[in-house]
Amino acid sequence: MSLQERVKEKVDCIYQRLRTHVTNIGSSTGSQRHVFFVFGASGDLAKKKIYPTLWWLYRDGFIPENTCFIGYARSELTVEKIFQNAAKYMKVQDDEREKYEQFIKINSYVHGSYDKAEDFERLNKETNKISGQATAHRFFYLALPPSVYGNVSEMISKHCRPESPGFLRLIVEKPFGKDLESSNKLSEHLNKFYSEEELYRIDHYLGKEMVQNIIVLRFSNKIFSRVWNRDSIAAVNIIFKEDIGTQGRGGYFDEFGIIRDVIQNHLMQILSIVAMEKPRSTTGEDIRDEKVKVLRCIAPIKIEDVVIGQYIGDKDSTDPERQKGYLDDDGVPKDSRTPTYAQVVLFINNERWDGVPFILRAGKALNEKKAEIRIQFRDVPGGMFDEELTEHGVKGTLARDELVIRVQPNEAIYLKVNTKRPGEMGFSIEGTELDLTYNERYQGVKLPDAYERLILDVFTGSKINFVRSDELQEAWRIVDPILAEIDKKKVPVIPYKFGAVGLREAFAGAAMHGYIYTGTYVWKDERSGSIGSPSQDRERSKSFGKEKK
Ligand SMILES: NC(=O)C1=CN([C@@H]2O[C@H](COP(=O)(O)OP(=O)(O)OC[C@H]3O[C@@H](n4cnc5c(N)ncnc54)[C@H](OP(=O)(O)O)[C@@H]3O)[C@@H](O)[C@H]2O)C=CC1
Ligand SMILES: O=C1O[C@H](COP(=O)(O)O)[C@@H](O)[C@H](O)[C@H]1O
Repeated sequence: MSLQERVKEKVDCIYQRLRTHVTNIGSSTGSQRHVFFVFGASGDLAKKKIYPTLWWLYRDGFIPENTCFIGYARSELTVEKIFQNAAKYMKVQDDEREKYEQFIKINSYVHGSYDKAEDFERLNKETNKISGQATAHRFFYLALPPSVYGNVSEMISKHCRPESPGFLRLIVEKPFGKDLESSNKLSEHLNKFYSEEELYRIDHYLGKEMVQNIIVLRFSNKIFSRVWNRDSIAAVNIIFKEDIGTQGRGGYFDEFGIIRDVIQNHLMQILSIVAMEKPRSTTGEDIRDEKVKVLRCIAPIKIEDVVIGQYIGDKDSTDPERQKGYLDDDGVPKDSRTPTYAQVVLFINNERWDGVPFILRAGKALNEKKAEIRIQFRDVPGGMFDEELTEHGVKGTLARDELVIRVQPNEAIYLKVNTKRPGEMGFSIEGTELDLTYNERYQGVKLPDAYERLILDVFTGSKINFVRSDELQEAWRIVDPILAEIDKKKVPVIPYKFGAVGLREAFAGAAMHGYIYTGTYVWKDERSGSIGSPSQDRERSKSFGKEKK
């Protein structure tokens, strides 16, 4: 049996067990029913992610028996309209049509306000009627703008709780607040109406295959445990890039900006898993305890460690979308300074990481869609190969090893190493990769979408991949001061063209902190000094080291 077949067989077997487990939830208590609510059913997230995910879980047999779905929003919609809007994201195959129709039939829609008691009382009555059971377990997904979380969560708790023994789970989308203060307020508010056990704060990056893989990679391989620290690692770079702009979501985005939208949550979550100590076990509480501990060791970001930018349209592009800058998006004020690109550098003040820069970089409207973690190792001491042709054909600059975990697209783990240039006499050195690209190695193995894993976790009651309130508080504490500085216009907003690789100033900042860029991109414009080649970066990082001392 080939490796692929073996992996597939194991995965299928695990899925079968999970399927049996999920579909039987509640069956020991007779015909226990479940109701899954989508609040904000008319919205973007609901159409692109939540409804498609519910369909895929249903199609694959991961929805408990006797479940029904109820959409809720203010718009006067119908189930038919919701499914029309979401059609292009559903990916229904011809032979799945019948099942898809069955799925649509167990959906309903109720419209009403987000703050009136009578609307929620009506929703409760409708729910009892639709599910036929006042004790049905209820799952509420808030696919809503954060501005309405407060009212909606209160109304649900007051008017839509199931009767005992039914339980309730409330799934809250990020951003959880706008800053430390509003996040704490939201937490206090939620704590008034819900127990921590009932709350599921979703960060969909925690549902991604390669993010989940970090824990296994780090703690099940002896080869990494010895080097995973300041003695061997020079810098850690966590990168998020999108090749689309705000695409009409500017109204929402402008209130938040890229630090709140991506860095405070997705990238900070990744950082905490990359940097945490080994948890006692794989249970949710042990893992989250370690994540919080490491976040507590991070000081708030300093103004000198931040670079922000905002995209402008590329007038030379033939694509009308790329011709539009951020300020052209509907709902964005013409004088907005909201960053669509940011780089922040963090330091973890503990024995393992002292002095190692964690460079978090995120941007919209760039040249590609990509999320990856780059663990860059220190230079090899001794200079034994100084006379050999090494990095990029330059004598005496041995490329650093780098472990890259590509979260998306095309999941991969590869280790950049130096090898003897094949076939050559002597010791000429060539950079290469030890490459585990998933779609080559594990052909035919399906990697579920992040939302599939997370909604499945909600059904099974697993909280490993959800954010605890203390994690949230720590993440806000770290970014809060810099957000205030940005709001006070203390940080310059650097324009970049739609489709750019990134901001040159950000790359220079990373180099100053010791990260050596080993890619091949050469900056064309001369806006801010020259970086872009490994040898130049090496010089910068060396001089930075001297300045620091
Ligand atoms: N869209 C995405 O790709 C992602 C979104 N998220 C998060 O998910 C949540 C929902 O996002 P998204 O679906 O894009 O949001 P939308 O702007 O599409 O809002 C969802 C629904 O909420 C209602 N709504 C919108 N604005 C207001 C308002 N000012 N006051 C009251 N109700 C309003 C509307 O429904 P109606 O008018 O019918 O009541 C709308 O259909 C957000 O917290 C977002 O951060 C997270 C990851 C990705
Ligand atoms: O949470 C968010 O994530 C998306 C990107 O998600 P991905 O899974 O496609 O990487 C981002 O577009 C959005 O602005 C942000 O709110």
